[in-house]
Amino acid sequence: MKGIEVKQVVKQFNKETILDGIGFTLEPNKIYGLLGRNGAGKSTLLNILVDRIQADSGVIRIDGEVLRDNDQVLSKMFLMSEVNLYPQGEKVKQIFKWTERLYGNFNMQQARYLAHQFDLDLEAVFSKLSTGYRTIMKLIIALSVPVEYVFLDEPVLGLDANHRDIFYKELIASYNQSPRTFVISTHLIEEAANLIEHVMVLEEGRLIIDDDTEKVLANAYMISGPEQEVDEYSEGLNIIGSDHLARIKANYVYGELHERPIPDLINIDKMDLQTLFINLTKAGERNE
Ligand SMILES: Nc1ncnc2c1ncn2[C@@H]1O[C@H](COP(=O)(O)OP(=O)(O)OP(=O)(O)O)[C@@H](O)[C@H]1O
Repeated sequence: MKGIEVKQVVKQFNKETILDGIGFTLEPNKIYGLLGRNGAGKSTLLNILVDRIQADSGVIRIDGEVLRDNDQVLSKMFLMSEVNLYPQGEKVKQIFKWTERLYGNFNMQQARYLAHQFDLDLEAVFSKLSTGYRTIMKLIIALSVPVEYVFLDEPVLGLDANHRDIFYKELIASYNQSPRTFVISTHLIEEAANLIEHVMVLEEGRLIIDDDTEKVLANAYMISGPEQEVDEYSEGLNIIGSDHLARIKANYVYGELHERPIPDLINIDKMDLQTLFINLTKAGERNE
């Protein structure tokens, strides 16, 4: 089977359970969004997927083969993350060459093109780059390595709005040119929402959403109007949060609506991914 299969992955740090029996599959050539509050375990999960951190239990298979200590499957994957693995004193162009030697292949033409798009100086020394440009260099490498599975952990960290825009466009262009699987962990949900075909939300050690974005959003509603009418109509629905604005109330609902007609004073709008995420993951805070 092509793709990544994750079964019952458990990870604890200092007796605290970070991943509590996580299971999901990643299909070939799809763009996934991995969402979760700070400390939810996104980086831990991505590091487990590339065997940089070992899970306490569970099984991960890449194209049908077990991941653990398997160099052959590891060469199909790349994790771009915060960690600076690159030789600090080297120039950008030397780091590109170093990556080419490491992977046996590298799309140097693509890397040079992207460096030009982002205005990254190939002669610059890595350690002297600004925070944003360090991220840019790592992104360029992630988009130019010849792998089937690319994991991007907070790929736009430190990037200004223009550079983020370039990144989103170039990611799509690169994906269209050479389809592969991407998993993007990000807090900038609104910006990334259009890229993400499939959304995974990590909360308290579990995946509370793992579905196609379109399907998820098709069930996400904001019901607004006078408080009493809104509450009456919302009864029996899966309310995940609410807001008040003067005498108007909005209930956020994730799930199916009633089949009966919508009362005159009630407005029903679709919720965007960020609003859905905020309301779904606020619940944990209330229970603390
Ligand atoms: N090496 C480690 N030793 C101990 N605890 C760790 C270690 N790595 C991560 N943790 C803890 O595991 C939890 C999850 O961390 P992780 O970095 O995976 O979260 P995240 O979802 O990526 O967060 P953020 O969005 O803030 O980057 C945190 O509570 C963190 O403190």
